[in-house]
Amino acid sequence: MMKWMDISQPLTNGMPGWPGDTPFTFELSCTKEESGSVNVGKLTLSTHTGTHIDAPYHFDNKGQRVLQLEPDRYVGIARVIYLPDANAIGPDELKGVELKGVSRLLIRTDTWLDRSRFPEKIPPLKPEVALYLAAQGVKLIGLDLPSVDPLDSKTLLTHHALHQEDIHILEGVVLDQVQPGDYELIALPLPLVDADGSPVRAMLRPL
Ligand SMILES: Nc1ccccc1C(=O)C[C@H](N)C(=O)O
Ligand SMILES: [Zn+2]
Ligand SMILES: [Zn+2]
Repeated sequence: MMKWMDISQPLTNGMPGWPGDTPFTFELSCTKEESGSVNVGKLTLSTHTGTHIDAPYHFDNKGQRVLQLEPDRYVGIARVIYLPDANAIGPDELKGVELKGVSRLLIRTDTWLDRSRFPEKIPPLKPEVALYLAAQGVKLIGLDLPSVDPLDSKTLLTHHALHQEDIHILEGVVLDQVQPGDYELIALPLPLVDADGSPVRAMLRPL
């Protein structure tokens, strides 16, 4: 049996987050010495910390919240493809890639390799890619980047275009060690009732 590979960013104090958003912290609110029995941790974090999914509510007030998302979308067969040289990823950049029947697609760009810092520039997905991916049957798109849109985007055109085509978003996966190919994916959100996004533990196992 092949081993599961962790493609999640480790969650640790000082890790980079979206500029201006709540930084990740873990500390003990109560130590074993204080309680006489146990250490108890306390987390502060943004819903977009590290490897995470966006619920449609993130960019659409009428959109689904995290607990309303179907778990099946985040578990199952996924294809990893490698696109290292694109300035932006659209249908043209995907022309040479076989995507027929792919419902979960992970794109390794290798453009965010120093994960101790938030990137200054990323290759965004072009909004036109949404229709193209939907035509191939894609239901989940994942990237090794903190956003599918340009980092300074206010309109989030690609987030909206993907939502329009019923394609959900997984951001910040770590694919540097992952060869292109087909895998089993697990990237389940936490059961957050009202949230707009959730960190996930994303894992891949070669088929
Ligand atoms: N955390 C934020 C705080 C403020 C403004 C944007 C973000 C984002 O996370 C946007 C990004 N496009 C995202 O979907 O993850
Ligand atoms: Zn996000
Ligand atoms: Zn996003």
